[in-house]
Amino acid sequence: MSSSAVQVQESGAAALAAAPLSIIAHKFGGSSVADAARYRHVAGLLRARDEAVQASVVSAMKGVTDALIGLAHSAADGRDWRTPWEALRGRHLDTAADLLQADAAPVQDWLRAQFDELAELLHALSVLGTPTREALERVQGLGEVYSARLLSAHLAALGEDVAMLDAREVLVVNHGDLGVAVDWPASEERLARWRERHPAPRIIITGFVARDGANRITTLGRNGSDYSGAIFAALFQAQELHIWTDVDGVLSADPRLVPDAVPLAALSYHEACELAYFGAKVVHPQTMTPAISRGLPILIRNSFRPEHPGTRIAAAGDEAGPVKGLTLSPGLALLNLEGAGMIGVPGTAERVFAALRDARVSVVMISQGSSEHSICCVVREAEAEIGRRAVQAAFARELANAQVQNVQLIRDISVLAAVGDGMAGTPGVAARLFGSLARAQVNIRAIAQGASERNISVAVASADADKALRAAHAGFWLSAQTISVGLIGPGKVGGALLDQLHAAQARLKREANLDLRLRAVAARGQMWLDERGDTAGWQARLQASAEATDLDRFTAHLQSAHLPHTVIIDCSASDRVAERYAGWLAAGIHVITPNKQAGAGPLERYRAIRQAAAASGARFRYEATVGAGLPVVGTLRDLLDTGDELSAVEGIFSGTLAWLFNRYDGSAAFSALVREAHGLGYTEPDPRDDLSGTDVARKLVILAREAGRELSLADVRVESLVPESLRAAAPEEFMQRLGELDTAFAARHAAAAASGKVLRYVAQLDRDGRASVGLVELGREHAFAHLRETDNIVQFSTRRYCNNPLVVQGPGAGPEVTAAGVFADLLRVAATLGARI
Ligand SMILES: NC(=O)C1=CN([C@@H]2O[C@H](COP(=O)(O)OP(=O)(O)OC[C@H]3O[C@@H](n4cnc5c(N)ncnc54)[C@H](O)[C@@H]3O)[C@@H](O)[C@H]2O)C=CC1
Ligand SMILES: N[C@@H](CC=O)C(=O)O
Repeated sequence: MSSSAVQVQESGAAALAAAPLSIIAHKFGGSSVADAARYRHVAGLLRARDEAVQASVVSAMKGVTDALIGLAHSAADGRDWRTPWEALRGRHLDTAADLLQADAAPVQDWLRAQFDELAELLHALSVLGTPTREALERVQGLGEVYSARLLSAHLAALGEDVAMLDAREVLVVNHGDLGVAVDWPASEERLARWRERHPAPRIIITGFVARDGANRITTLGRNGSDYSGAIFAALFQAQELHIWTDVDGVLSADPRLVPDAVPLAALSYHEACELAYFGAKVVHPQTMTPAISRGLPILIRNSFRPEHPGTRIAAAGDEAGPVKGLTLSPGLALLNLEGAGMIGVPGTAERVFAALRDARVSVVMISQGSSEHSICCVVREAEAEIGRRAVQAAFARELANAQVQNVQLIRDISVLAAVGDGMAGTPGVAARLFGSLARAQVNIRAIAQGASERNISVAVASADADKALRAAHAGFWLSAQTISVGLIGPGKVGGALLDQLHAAQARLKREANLDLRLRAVAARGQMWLDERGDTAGWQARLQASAEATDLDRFTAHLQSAHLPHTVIIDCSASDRVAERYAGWLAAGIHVITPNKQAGAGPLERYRAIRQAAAASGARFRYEATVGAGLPVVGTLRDLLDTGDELSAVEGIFSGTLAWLFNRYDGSAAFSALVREAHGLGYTEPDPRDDLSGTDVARKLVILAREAGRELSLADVRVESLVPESLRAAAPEEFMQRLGELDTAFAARHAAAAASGKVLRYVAQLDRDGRASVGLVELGREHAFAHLRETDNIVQFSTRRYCNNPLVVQGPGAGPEVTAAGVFADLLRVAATLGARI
């Protein structure tokens, strides 16, 4: 039902007499009339609408215009035109037969006559040897004539009162420097006369074609059918123009580059023009001029989903977001003129652009800083060399006497444009665009924004263009912030993390605008690389993978999809993996880990990691390295960041050792408890890392370094609980010979119990910087004696917390809690990248 019909229903019978006549114009492109089935579909769509006057402009069948242009060139070049002519004729005759069935004969006869005329023209061209402009104009618009005849004949066969309007009889245009201009008075007069003879309510009109002032057949140029749609909408004084295509309206970005691009409900004419100019396949700006001058709304609709409202383009858009859409124009180059001699000299810009104009080089974007030391513009790559030579010639004298240093040409440039009326007067839009690009490691080569503030354009290297578009699209919350995630070490912690990710993925996308894509998992032996990013069934998919782990390929895959952000989560305990952190961070990849090898490893490497992160802006997060899911590193960071100073740290830093000494009462073997802790996932992959005190010492080093102290493992006095005889054994052998620990532990426990004490493994960094970890006997009243299960306790003594330390306490080991700590780090990183967390 038409919009005016809806109005009639809403305002009741009394308004019926006053309801305006509903006149709606439609335009169908080539894909909407590709074959008989599509013509039937279009006819059904038109018949379902009850408009009083329905003026429908049609394009040629898909591919026909190009085929006709090809025929003209083949004929003029002396090549075979008969074979493709026959194919084109056959296609139209077959479509007529299929579409019109028993009613096909008259239309087929008409088509045969049309194609005979065309053959005569082509023959003449083959004799002349050049496709004159007039002949080309005549030939290339024939597809619309055939198409309009097919559709109108089909509607007539269905019993509709329909007339076909050949625009060559009505529309008069003139070609000028700024394109095709309509002779409105002449066209209006011709249409009025035509309507007297053809008062039918449905009119099928040929797009693209017209007559010029000298009464010659002509066309409206590329995108001419859309322009015809707007012209005839104006000539028929339609209330709306519906342009039917194969998408749900104008999208916020090219869906081939941004699969999450969203259809836009409304655009202003200005927004549509800006988006169209910068490459969005919307409507050509020229198309809109008749609509803009008459305030005529244009609706972009999907002929495959007519129930979808599409995008409404009118004088005013809607209030949604400051940025409506983003476009990307590839195939450009930057032309940069630089020199001290230009400063304060009037007319330099005029000379640059005059030179480009004379060389017929079109300028896409202009930028000049207020220093006037350089002026740059973006031109099409194909015209770039001509442009450079033209500017060089124009400034030959200044180049010779070094007043101008250089005319630089930078190739492989794309322009990303953010468009929206709401940008005007809204602070922070540019900051958000630039911030999104910076976080995605995209360098901006040049920037332009006009005083209308409706468009911010940035020139970037084409290699970064897709990534830049996606980052900016997500940055303006037009789509979810997408992060390419890779996980190394899907063991107990890594496995628990993947399960947690799986459970949260949909919620995070919905509520936090965050799309976490698990695109790679690497175990020790094999890895699995994926495009979809779905966590479901990760275990089976990893097991089924025949690909041997190769961290170079793993990294390249994570970065290859032009997703703006990459995070690697290392859940191994591997030193060799930690070796790679600095390289990853330098490449802008964020690193999150519960692995203590980097934080407590060689100082040089630690410094390199921190420097790489500082230089690239990529995040390095390792909260779970100390206290698993407890906020230990973060608490210390907050103290330091707010100006506090660390004096000392003391505590129980091992969940495994806490659990062992909380449980051990001499009644069962100590080795049995160690096996149980291993099974519960509390221990390190090799439990000797816990029993030797190394794990605790590593945590102490991590905290000391966080506080700015250059501590190394070698500086920590460590009491190992692993007897000398078991230190060199292979891990499996160690587990088999665990019973050898039992006697010594039974004796130590008995001695402590005899003096009313308990055993606890305590870490200490004292006020003088001395670091030690070891087993101590504590009175039963001591705070460390009352911990439960795997509880860690960390006491920070600081300048502010000097008499009574700040205490963090709670479970400090186990896959679930540790994975949650890693996950929280991931979300913190995502928040800095623009997720709404
Ligand atoms: N389990 C816990 O409660 C806590 C563990 N952590 C840390 O979490 C990390 C993982 O611990 P778990 O999951 O318990 O150990 P795990 O032994 O269950 O898992 C480690 C995984 O890493 C894999 N791996 C080892 N080297 C690798 C390499 N070069 N490339 C790819 N994969 C490799 C192993 O095959 C295994 O799947 C360790 O660094 C540990 O110190 C930190 C806090 C608490
Ligand atoms: N094995 C470690 C795990 C956490 O770092 C511990 O027991 O604390």
